[in-house]
Amino acid sequence: MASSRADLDGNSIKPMTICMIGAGGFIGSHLCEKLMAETPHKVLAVDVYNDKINHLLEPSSSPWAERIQFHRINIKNDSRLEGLIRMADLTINLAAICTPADYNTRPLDTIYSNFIDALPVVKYCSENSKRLIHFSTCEVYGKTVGCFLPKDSPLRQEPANYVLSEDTSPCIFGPIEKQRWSYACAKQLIERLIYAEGAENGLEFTIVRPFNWIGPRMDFIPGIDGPSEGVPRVLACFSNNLLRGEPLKLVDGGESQRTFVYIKDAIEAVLLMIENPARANGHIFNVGNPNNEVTVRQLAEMMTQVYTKVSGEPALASPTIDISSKEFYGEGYDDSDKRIPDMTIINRQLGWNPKTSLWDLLESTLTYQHRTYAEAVKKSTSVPVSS
Ligand SMILES: NC(=O)c1ccc[n+]([C@@H]2O[C@H](COP(=O)([O-])OP(=O)(O)OC[C@H]3O[C@@H](n4cnc5c(N)ncnc54)[C@H](O)[C@@H]3O)[C@@H](O)[C@H]2O)c1
Ligand SMILES: O=c1ccn([C@@H]2O[C@H](COP(=O)(O)OP(=O)(O)O[C@H]3OC[C@@H](O)[C@H](O)[C@H]3O)[C@@H](O)[C@H]2O)c(=O)[nH]1
Repeated sequence: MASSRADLDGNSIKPMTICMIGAGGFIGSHLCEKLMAETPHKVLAVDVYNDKINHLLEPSSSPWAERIQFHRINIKNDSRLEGLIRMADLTINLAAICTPADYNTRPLDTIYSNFIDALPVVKYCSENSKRLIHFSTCEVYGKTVGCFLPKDSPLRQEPANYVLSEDTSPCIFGPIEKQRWSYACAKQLIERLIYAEGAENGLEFTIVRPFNWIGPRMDFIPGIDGPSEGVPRVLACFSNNLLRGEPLKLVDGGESQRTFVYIKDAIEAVLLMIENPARANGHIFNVGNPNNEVTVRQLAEMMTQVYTKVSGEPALASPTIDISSKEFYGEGYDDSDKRIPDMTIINRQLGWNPKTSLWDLLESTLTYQHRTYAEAVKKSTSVPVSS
């Protein structure tokens, strides 16, 4: 299939085998879908779960049955990992604990998952001269320089004080007791290690810094396909509130700003990295949508409007409620104030630009959430009638 496709320099793309670690997660499931539907590449899909890619694994009569293989492996302790990396041309590492509710409450698991568990992957790629695409995060930038300036300072308006650039922005984290930064710090150290493997041992690598990719299959709805007490990322938290007809909870007033990019746009960028190694190797790429910036409060308001449209359910009279970060996340939470990605490098190297507006991506995502979960939520909340 599609074997006559060409890369950005006009060379034909040879089919490759990709070892994808964390393939059963949100991003992995979309990347597997894209690779199966539009490319001739093979995927060795490694994860502890496969619910989000089951539709690709079954039935065995599907057109791509020969091109995707699931390996239920915990990379913490499985000697089969090196063999899979050796069989592949390229390894993509997505495996991580990456939900903020875990960073301050399970800091050890967070650091082990994002740093220690990634070490063997880097080592096997380096020792076997295999290319690596590693998923880092926009959180490595931490806070912006601008947030330390007085609220009325004109310097806050200077892009250098808030736009996050791969080659020039500093990484600014809070103190150690703010354990929120355990994740960002572990991701930063693994980036530095990969970069050093490139510099000293010639590892061919690409580092991806996703800026709040969102869309269908992100995380879980508590009490439906995840633990009732679990706290997923904001898209799933707000979806859960909307499905249950509860007010959306704004942490510390919902003043933090984020830029959201549609998962399907972002996956296009990853495919360009996969198929254009000469342009992607040795680079760190921001992948986000600078045009989709909102405060969390604005996100809550827009999601409420969109959900009313797609579900036909009326909005609540008071659709949001404020909550302190201590009450919501516990001790040691802290936040990134603002996240605008500089798009210069990805634009220059891969010619990639995001396309989907925030309204449009929320419309397709909330249509999916409503279709997938509304019935189950209704059943779970209906009180049984006693005879
Ligand atoms: N979604 C985003 O917006 C975003 C933003 C920044 C960074 N990232 C990074 O992208 C990557 C993927 O994120 P996602 O949103 O798909 O998260 P996800 O939690 O949906 O996916 C991660 C997957 O890794 C698997 N995994 C974790 N530990 C494992 C282990 N020891 N062995 C095998 N599998 C393991 C999990 O089971 C899960 O399926 C992560 O590294 C994350 O830090 C994502
Ligand atoms: O119910 C909620 C959930 C979250 N929030 C707020 O919404 C904002 C976004 O929260 P998310 O859960 O999406 O997580 P963050 O954007 O802070 O971090 C994410 O960014 C990049 C990735 O590495 C990770 O996926 C994650 O760390 C935060 O300010 C958070 O405090 C709410 O106000 N209410």
